[in-house]
Amino acid sequence: MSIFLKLGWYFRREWKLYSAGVIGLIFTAIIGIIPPRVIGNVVDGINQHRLTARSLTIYLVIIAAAAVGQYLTRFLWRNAIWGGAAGLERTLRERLFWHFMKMDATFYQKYRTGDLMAHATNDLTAVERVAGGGILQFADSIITGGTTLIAMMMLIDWRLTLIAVIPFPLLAVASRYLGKKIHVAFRASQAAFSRLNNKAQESISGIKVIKALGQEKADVADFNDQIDQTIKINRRVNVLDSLFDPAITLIIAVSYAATIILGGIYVSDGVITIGNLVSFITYLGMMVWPMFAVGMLFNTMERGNASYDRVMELLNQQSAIVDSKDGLEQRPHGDLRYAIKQFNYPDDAGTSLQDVHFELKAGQTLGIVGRVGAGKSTIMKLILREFDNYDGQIVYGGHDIKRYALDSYLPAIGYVPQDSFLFSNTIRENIRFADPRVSQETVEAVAAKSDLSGQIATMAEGYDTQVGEEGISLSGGQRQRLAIARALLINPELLILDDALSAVDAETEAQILGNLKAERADKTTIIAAHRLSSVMNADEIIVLDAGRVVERGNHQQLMAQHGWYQQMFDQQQLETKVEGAVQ
Ligand SMILES: Nc1ncnc2c1ncn2[C@@H]1O[C@H](COP(=O)(O)OP(=O)(O)OP(=O)(O)O)[C@@H](O)[C@H]1O
Repeated sequence: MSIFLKLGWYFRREWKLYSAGVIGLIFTAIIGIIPPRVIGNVVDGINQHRLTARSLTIYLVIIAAAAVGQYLTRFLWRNAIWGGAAGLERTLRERLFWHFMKMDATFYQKYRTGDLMAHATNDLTAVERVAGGGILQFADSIITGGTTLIAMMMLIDWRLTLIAVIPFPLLAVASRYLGKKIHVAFRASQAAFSRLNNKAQESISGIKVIKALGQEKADVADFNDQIDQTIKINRRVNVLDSLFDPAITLIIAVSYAATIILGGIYVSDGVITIGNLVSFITYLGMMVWPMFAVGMLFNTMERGNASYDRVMELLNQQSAIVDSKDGLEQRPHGDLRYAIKQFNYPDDAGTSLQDVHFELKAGQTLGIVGRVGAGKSTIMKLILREFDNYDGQIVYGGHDIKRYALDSYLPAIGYVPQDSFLFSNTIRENIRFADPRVSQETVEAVAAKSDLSGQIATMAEGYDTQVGEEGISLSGGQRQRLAIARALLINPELLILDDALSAVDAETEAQILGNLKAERADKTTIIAAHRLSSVMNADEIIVLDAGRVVERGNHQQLMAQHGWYQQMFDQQQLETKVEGAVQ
């Protein structure tokens, strides 16, 4: 029953809908009492040779009217209860999706995509069943079952009713015992489904890597293993499910036997008529469905309960990034002062950034270089407010970045990672993703700045070319340029290129950087790169090693320091010359 309490907030909110549903069910049950009673009267009429054509017509009209009445009341409750269930599913889905949107990077590190998808599909469906089928089973077992029992007692004989219901408490015992077991088993089964979903999602996303490394067989074996485990766990739920129905059939069979024995004695003793016994047996038949409903109710409730707890566990996860209610609702603009004493990733003992300081005037460009894993992207992640748990301060436009409302702060930043995600849509819609209302001219202007126009012109469908999962595959360099165009569309105060030019050739890179310099005179840019030519024109360049700044200055100053930067620059220049000579 606890799931009904847990969903109390929803039933209270939708009380009108559910009241209409319950009223519909009550009337359906009351009308349902009429036909068996009428049939009993007909049997008695035949038995006692007093059935006339007129009375038979009246009986038939009553039965037909009852059928029409039940049609209407059934429509009423079905519409109300299924509508309520769909509303709950919608409410929870919206809440969950919005929650996903608000969650921070740590959450996405902890929960895998397949797992989150399983929560958003299977678990929500199980909860929705409580508000639909569950409510119906609950109301049906009580209303239809209760009304029929009352009819049996009042209209036929209370002693016969008592004998018929003696085996019923066994059902409650069985339901309680099996219900608990189903709760545990179903939770395990949903967790197994999450793992399977995750495995499928990872394998499909990583199919190129799997094939390139010839791991198809190993991956299929791994997948089969997961299927076997999931089926094994699901079989336990099925076994528990299967124990319910035969138990109900057994209980009903005992009831029938007791009724026929005692009912037969009562008829021969003249306590009740044969018509009464026929009505009673028809009523007993009407108890079969409410009894099954009780069994199904426990099942639905335990499944819904297990799934609701899983969904709530997700919804109760708090994002470490707090969007202050009275946050500054203004676009940051001006100088950027970055002063981080220390930063560690959550659940990671190692220090990722240590004493990283820099100051950028509006319109300046910072270059960040260093070995793989030196901490370049980590610097950007803190500016992007993916993590707030650092020792230090980042001030942008005179305010600590934590003071800004996220909705005002983040849209001022254009972030382009090395590998951007493209949506299954046209090139045009991917470029104007941040603002689908902008004109074709604006889209073309940013495509020109990111040196993508020429490439689009060669495509048969131009800006209408579909990309992403349902369209063509763009090359790494084209993807990067599209992502830069997408970021430029919002004319960001701060543009962050995180190794975002790694897949374009040096000439295109120079062209794009030249465009950016010309177009973004008063806007700030941060470029992290492995190719030092990307940053050589920056106002300041910092060289990172193991999360610390080990060299800093502009290109000339760094070359004069004869450190890592100078060695790396000379090496890369030599490589470029050799490549040029080979070509
Ligand atoms: N989410 C994370 N959780 C824990 N550690 C992380 C996380 N992301 C990065 N790290 C670690 O932080 C360090 C710096 O990583 P970062 O991605 O900032 O390096 P990078 O200089 O950008 O590397 P690359 O040149 O390969 O892009 C690495 O040791 C990395 O393993």
